[in-house]
Amino acid sequence: MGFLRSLQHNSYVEGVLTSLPVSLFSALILTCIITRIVTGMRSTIAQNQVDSVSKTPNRISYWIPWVGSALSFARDIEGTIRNGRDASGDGIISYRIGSSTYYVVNMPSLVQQIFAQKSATLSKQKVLEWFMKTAFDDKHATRDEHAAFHSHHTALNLMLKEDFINEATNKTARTVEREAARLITSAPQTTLEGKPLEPWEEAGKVAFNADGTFDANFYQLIVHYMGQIVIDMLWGKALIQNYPNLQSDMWDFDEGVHHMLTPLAKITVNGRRAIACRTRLTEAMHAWHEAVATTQHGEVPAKKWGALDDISQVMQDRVKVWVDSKASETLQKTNDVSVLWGVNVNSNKNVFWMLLQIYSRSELLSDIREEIAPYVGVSPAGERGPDGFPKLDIDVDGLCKHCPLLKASFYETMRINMSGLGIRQVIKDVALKESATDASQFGKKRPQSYTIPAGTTLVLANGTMQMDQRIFANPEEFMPERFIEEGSDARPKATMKNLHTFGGGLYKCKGRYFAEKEVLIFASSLLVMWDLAPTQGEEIAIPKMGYAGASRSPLKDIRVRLARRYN
Ligand code: HEM
Repeated sequence: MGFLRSLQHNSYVEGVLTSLPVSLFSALILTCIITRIVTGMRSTIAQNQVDSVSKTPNRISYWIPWVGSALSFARDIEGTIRNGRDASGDGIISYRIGSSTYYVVNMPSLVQQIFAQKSATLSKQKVLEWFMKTAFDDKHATRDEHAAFHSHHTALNLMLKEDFINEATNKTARTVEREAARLITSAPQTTLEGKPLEPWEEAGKVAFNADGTFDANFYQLIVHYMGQIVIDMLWGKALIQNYPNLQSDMWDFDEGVHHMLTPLAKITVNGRRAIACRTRLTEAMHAWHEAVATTQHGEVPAKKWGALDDISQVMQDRVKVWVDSKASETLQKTNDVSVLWGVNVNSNKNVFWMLLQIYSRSELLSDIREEIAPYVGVSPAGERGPDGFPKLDIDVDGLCKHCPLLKASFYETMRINMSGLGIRQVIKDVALKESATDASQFGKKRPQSYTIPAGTTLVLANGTMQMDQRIFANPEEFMPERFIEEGSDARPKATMKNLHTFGGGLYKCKGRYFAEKEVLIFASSLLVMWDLAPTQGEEIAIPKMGYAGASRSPLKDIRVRLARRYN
């Protein structure tokens, strides 16, 4: 009683009792402390279940009720997951955000099991609908026009078929044979007054030096250069001809797409610019669709579209699908923009990072040049391309089958550069079990299993796993050899092992077979045709990477000096 009485006469306690704001504030602090203690105890209890066969995933403790871990996620999603993972050491941990529970997966064997589930158990549908609404402003068309969306999605399966892979690969290789030397188009020592720059040179702010070398912003140069070739190949040349700003809109949209996923999109400069770009992109993709549909209907589109006879089969088929399924304009144009973006955003950025990683290591550069020499080289017949530059000969089959170091460098680039989160809605309870190998690698007494309840969300922390010392030793180092092993014919072979940068399951990247060949074609031909050096200093400094989420862009572009190896 003496203690309570002394509290009553304490001036602070009196103040609390008499002042409403102070009372509320004190109540809040008290609630947070209690929440932290309770969630901390619960986390410790879960953590101590080291001997049990099945385990309740450790829910990472938090301070603010209901808000849960939302603020830490908003501040630094990768760092938050990394800290939770390290604190628990388990294959799965969980987070509370608002009224939802998120189960974050950190172990390779669990990832395999998740990819193997049917969509009736784990679904990406709702996430996709949210993404199409938030990033592409589809006004819920993906959700509401289920049948038409499904037809379009099925049409994309053509990308997995031999016909598409061969058509796309051959067209790309034949174009790159001519165009590798045209990454920068001036002939050496010529004055370029009056000669218009190519769009990719314009984007890369190419400057011509007196000694015949060129300075350029490498990121912009590479992504636009590849985009021109691949967009022309898939959608036909008339698309960019009629919408010359298509690529700058697409890359500016890409810079701002993160902002769109937050309420800040309409306020930030990047967000507002991305919204304007998105509007122009959807207009372009709708106009293109209308022109192609008109041709397919046997009529003649506006003259500016020309014959439209150079469009890939897969894009032709998608136009038919939109028309046959009576898709709304909004569904068609927003999904077409998403495909345009998806085709470019990962391959092109990976080639940029891969080239920088290789060029900045002289030993690796010469090893790769030696490895690819039998398959990519200047035309032995001395053929020349349109501007009189030497043409290349590319043997795609040999390049893809017999160049493990090049291929492993691509995988290693994706491991370091890509950081997407795979998100699945849990429709039915699902049981997942750690493998014995993973459990021992994570220092656990025994492999444990987890039951993830329906109504929650599973998150594959790809970026965090790719930088986990236990899964990839010395994760900060660029070590392509980690992906090379002995093949069945006793020759070295590159395999992706625990790298899942193409996703998995029903929604696994449909362009993956083409993408790998495409990246190897572009990277190898540029390595053969060009030397690269920094514009200042001795060494190429790899720029810092921007936002996490799929493939990252550099925080700041890098200016480099390019020199032709063949004239
Ligand atoms: C290095 C290059 C690439 C990487 C790393 C990559 C990665 C991905 C990833 C992670 C997804 C989502 C998968 C999921 O949700 O589980 C995806 C989807 C997709 N990608 Fe790629 N991609 C690349 C290049 C390409 C290319 C060149 C094309 C087309 C020519 C393409 C076409 C697609 C399509 C159509 C989808 C949607 C699949 C669906 O919704 O079912 N990708 N890609």
